[in-house]
Formats: sequence, C-alpha cells, structure tokens
Amino acid sequence: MAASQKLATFIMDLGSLLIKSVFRTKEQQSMTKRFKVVITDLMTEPLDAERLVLGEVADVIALDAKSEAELVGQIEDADAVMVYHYLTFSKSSIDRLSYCRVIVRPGVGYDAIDIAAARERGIPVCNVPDYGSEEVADSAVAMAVSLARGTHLLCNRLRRGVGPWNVDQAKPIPRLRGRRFGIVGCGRIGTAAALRAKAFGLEVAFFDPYLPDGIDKALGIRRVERLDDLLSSSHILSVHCPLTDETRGMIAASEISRMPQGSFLVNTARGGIVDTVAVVDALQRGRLAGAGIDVLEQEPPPVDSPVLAAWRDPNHPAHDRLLLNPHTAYYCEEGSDEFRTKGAQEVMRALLGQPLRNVVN
Ligand SMILES: NC(=O)C1=CN([C@@H]2O[C@H](COP(=O)(O)OP(=O)(O)OC[C@H]3O[C@@H](n4cnc5c(N)ncnc54)[C@H](O)[C@@H]3O)[C@@H](O)[C@H]2O)C=CC1
Ligand SMILES: O=C(O)C(=O)CO
Repeated sequence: MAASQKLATFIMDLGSLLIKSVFRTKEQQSMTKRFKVVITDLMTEPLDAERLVLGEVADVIALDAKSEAELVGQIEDADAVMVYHYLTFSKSSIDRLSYCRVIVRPGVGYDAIDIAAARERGIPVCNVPDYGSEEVADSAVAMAVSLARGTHLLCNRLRRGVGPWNVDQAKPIPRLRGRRFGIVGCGRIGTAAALRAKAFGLEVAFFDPYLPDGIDKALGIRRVERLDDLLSSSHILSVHCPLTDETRGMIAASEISRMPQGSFLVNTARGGIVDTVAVVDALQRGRLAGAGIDVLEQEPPPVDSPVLAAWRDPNHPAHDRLLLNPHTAYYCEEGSDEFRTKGAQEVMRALLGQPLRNVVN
C-alpha cells in the first residue's frame, strides 16, 4: 500500500475512533466510571444482594445513620442513594446531592422522603412496591385473630398465674366467624388481608376512595363510601393505606369512639395514621378490646412513650390487650432479599440511564 493510502486509512480510523468516543451511548459512558451508591440507614454494611447487583460498577457504602446530620459529608458526591424507613430524608439532605441520579426506597412506604423536594431537583424517587404484601397481611390478620380469639390475653394470664385453668366465665370470647373485618386502604396489602380474613369466615368491607369500581365484586367483599360507615360497623379494623397529608392522624380519639364497644384495631401501615395515645386510652376504658400495633409515630419510640409503658407494665389495664411489634410486619428472609435486590436493580437502571420502573414523584 502506498504511503499516501496508508496515511488516508490512518486518518479515517482515527476519525471513526473519535466519532465513536464522542457518540458513545449513555450506557457505554456509564460503564467507564465507578459510581458511588450510599445506603443511608439500617445496614452496617452492604449485603450480598446489593453487592451482587451493583458491585461491578459501583462502590456501595452503608452508613447505618441514625439521623440526617450523620449524612453530612457522606452523600454529596453520591450517584445514587438508598434510603430505608428508619431515617427522614428531607429537603436539606436532598439539596446536598450534587450528582444523584436516583433516590431508591427499597420498600413500599416512601413517606419519610421529601418527594416534592426531589422532584424540584429533578431527582426521581423510586420505591419497591411488590416484595412483601403477603407477609404484612399475614402479620395483620395474625394479630387480629390472636387478639379476637384471646390467644394473647390467655397466654399472658397463664404466665402470670392469674385466673382459672381453662375458661374464665367472667370474660367470654365472642365467636369470630361472621364478624366484620374492616379495611382502610384496599391496595396490595389490604387485598391480601381481605382474602385471609375471608378464609376465617369474616365478613369483609373496605374504605378506599381511590379504587375503581368493581374491586368489591371481584373480591366478593363490601365497599363503603365513608370512613365513618366502616368505623361504626367493624369489629376488627385493619389499616393499610399509605401515610400522606390526607391520612395523617386519620384514626384518632373521635374515630375510635365511633367503633363498636369491644372492637379491635390493627395498624401495620404507618404510625402517623393512628394516634396510639388514643388507642391506649381506648384500651384502658374498654372501648377497644385489643390493639395490634406494628408501627409507631416515632420509631424506635422514646423511652417515655405511653404505648411502651402500657405494653411493659403488667399492671397497666391495657397491657394484656396490646400486641406490639417493632415494625417487622413485612419481614421474612426471602422478602428482605427481594426488596434489596429489586432496590439495587432500580439503582442500576438509573446508573445505566435505562428507564426506571417505580418512580413515585
Ligand atoms: N409494617 C410494614 O412492615 C409495612 C408497612 N407498609 C405500609 O403499608 C402501606 C400500604 O401498602 P400497599 O398495600 O402495598 O400499598 P398500595 O399502594 O398497594 O395500597 C394502598 C391503598 O391505600 C389507598 N388509600 C390512599 N389514601 C387513602 C385514604 N385516604 N383512605 C383510604 N384508602 C386510601 C390507595 O388507594 C391504595 O389502594 C404502605 O404505604 C406502607 O406504609 C408496607 C409494607 C411493609
Ligand atoms: O416497605 C415498607 O413500607 C416497610 O414499612 C418496611 O420497610
């Protein structure tokens, strides 16, 4: 080949190389840099799920922060942030993110994240809506049945050696079958709870203003148009709506006072929806016969929390009628792996510039 031809080929190759590097896909560009992903809370170190999904392209740092102040200096250069429900992720944290492509909440409820502030900054917030509806429904119905059948109460009574062996005639337990199980918010978890309650022979009704017509018929359950109608007719009320401006404080003293005397209340949704001080008060006065609480307004609760005091003190009138769990209704090993993996996969999509699956803002 003549020298001039060689030179022409060389120039053409160089040109095509230049064009290729300038017009690389976002995906190709992304693969050349190592990203920083910060898990803000809950984890002391990234688990296998995050490492498996993200390890090749990102350094995953787990902070286990107990307050937002601990995030200062740690998140500013993050390419993605994963926020669990133990931490509020407010505008002040969001405004510190300089490069962040996504905020992922590896779970259902994203009430602790200021999604409006993220929207203003153009940062998508994504949740994982589909990892554990059945476990939460299992936990809610298990609490309701345990309270209504007296299992919890009788177990405590026996442990303390109070009352007769066998039935205490002074404290009759009404039949469960045929009683009304009322659901506030009949989405994924509410529906799973409805199916379980039906299997116990309970008559199920729900209040959910946002569901289209026909769900009631498809599930063979009753729809009520007003929360009041559900409150006044439910022997067991189970809360399954998200915490929003509209639902904050939705079940307080006046709502509880409209429930039938001796009914049961279960909350596995969010603490901010139900006023737990009013619940303890209603248990004390016998208005409520039992309450199953998985979530509190503040988690972990302060040491002087009235609900903790009632639950700890065997002499407190509400003690035997209160089932308290540490926000674990969702938990099972498989589900944990699922929300971590799905959360990390959403982060990966953002890092690669691919379409996101569950943007909530
Ligand atoms: N304790 C735990 O471990 C867990 C708690 N949760 C909580 O459960 C909530 C529900 O989860 P999913 O059923 O998966 O959500 P979902 O989005 O499938 O269903 C929520 C339903 O609530 C309804 N809703 C909204 N506002 C309402 C209102 N003002 N009154 C009545 N209904 C209303 C919606 O229309 C929707 O049908 C989550 O937002 C989360 O806070 C979720 C997972 C685990
Ligand atoms: O997924 C949720 O919303 C939970 O509360 C558990 O993290």
